[in-house]
Amino acid sequence: MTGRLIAVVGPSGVGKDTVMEAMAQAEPRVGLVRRVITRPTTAGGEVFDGVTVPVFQGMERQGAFALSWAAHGLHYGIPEDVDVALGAGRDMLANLSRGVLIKARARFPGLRVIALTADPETLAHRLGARGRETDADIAKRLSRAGTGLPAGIEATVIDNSGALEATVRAALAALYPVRA
Ligand SMILES: Nc1ncnc2c1ncn2[C@@H]1O[C@H](COP(=O)(O)OP(=O)(O)O)[C@@H](O)[C@H]1O
Ligand SMILES: O=P(O)(O)OC[C@H]1O[C@H](OP(=O)(O)OP(=O)(O)O)[C@H](O)[C@@H]1O
Repeated sequence: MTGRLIAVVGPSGVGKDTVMEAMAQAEPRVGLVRRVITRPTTAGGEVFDGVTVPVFQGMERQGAFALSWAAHGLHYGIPEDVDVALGAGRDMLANLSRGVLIKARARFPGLRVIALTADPETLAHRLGARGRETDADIAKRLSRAGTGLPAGIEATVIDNSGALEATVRAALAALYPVRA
């Protein structure tokens, strides 16, 4: 059976990468999509391929991406070879922009969406503690936090203000319901 692309979305600092990583550790049916980002690889956080803007644009022209978008002054791409893992039956988790979900649904018809939320104080605290962005960048990221999901996109909404384990359990239960 073909695997599903599972988009994990939500405001910066909500815990997307942390939750995705923990889900993949807990559930062997789940793989992680490695994104291409125009960010130095020394920035830390998720495992991604860091490239320059000209390299990214060249890849885009050559059709290297199933999806690509820009946010936070960076370019992001989902490599088109995600189809190989999906074809092998793997469910693949990808950290996507909320703004790219309509395109994602067209490209990946079985798309599932997990939308993470957290209260504003928690977001601010987590972004500060992560230490990857400057204060100015954090302020900009927080200003996007209220962005909703595009109309017509169905999602499993999970509050990640509490324990990581609870979020992971809820997300996996939504993806892999246990049949009675
Ligand atoms: N449920 C949680 N409880 C406590 N800290 C969390 C939780 N989820 C994520 N974090 C922390 O919040 C910060 C931001 O998480 P991250 O995964 O980088 O978010 P995002 O990818 O959505 O920007 C990280 O320092 C991470 O360890
Ligand atoms: O349009 P939005 O839904 O607001 O999302 C904007 C961007 O934020 C996230 O990126 P990234 O993982 O680099 O940032 P984060 O780790 O701070 O969330 C997400 O993957 C998008 O690329």
